[in-house]
Amino acid sequence: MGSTVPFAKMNGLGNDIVVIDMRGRSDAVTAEAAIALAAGDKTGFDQIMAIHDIDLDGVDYRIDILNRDGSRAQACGNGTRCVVQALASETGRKRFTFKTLAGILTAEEHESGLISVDMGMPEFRWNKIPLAEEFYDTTRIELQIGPIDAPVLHSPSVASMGNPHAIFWVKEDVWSYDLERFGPLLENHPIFPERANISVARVIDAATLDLRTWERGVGLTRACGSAACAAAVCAARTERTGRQVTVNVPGGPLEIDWRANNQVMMTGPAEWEFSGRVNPETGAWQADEAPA
Ligand SMILES: N[C@@H](CCC[C@H](N)C(=O)O)C(=O)O
Repeated sequence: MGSTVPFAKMNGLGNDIVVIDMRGRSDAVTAEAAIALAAGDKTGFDQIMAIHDIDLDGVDYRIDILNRDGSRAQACGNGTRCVVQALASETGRKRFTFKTLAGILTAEEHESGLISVDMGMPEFRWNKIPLAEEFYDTTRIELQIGPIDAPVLHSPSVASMGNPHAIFWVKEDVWSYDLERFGPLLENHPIFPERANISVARVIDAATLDLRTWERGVGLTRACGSAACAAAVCAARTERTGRQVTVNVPGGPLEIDWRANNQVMMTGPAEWEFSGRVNPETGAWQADEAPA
């Protein structure tokens, strides 16, 4: 298998995560390794979270995030909780600070086992999301899918949580929309020069949203933490809800709190499945014990 490093297969509310320990190395997990691992039946994942050393005051580690298709992502809320749980069980520490492409994040494991991640501040300016055209009101942009006079999905709110999100507000059950069909079209729509994560969201009440997400570089997922944050801030910004909401994703509930200081806190679980060793260049891997 060549040179290998430890990995743990984990999940955050069913968002499949492979945490790879790249500490002590100067190379990176390759896109080829990500694509090979993603194809495995036991290691199929939504994101790889590769933990790297960093020489930056007050920051514990750098996290390199890769999607199933080998592309890099700026943020991954569910994956960050998995990294915290892995590091907390290794070190006994409860609080960590990470650098990602989205910026510096702090995260903490609570006594209950739940983990909170400070996902940073949302960005609503069109050129920062980014969009390809000027939209000064990003609470509702001109974008629709379906017949021109009877669109199935239209007028999404858009936001960045470090990564780009479009939230389509729907009236019916979120399961009644064919996200598998519309997701790829919207993810790759020219309005999103860096592609986008596409969600359908339904307001249940002032403190509850239902959400399904088609993730950029991945496809349909059981949970997307950054999408839950984006949906929560867009809902509060448009007065659909308050600033503290439970976001029900297919894998279960996430608690989102858009604090007065503009930071978005996300709280939820993380679960370990099995561990092993992986070659970060090729994706060849071996489990420590046969995975269930
Ligand atoms: N599952 C993630 C989001 C992962 C990144 C996304 N696919 C992107 O490319 O932006 C989460 O929990 O936030």
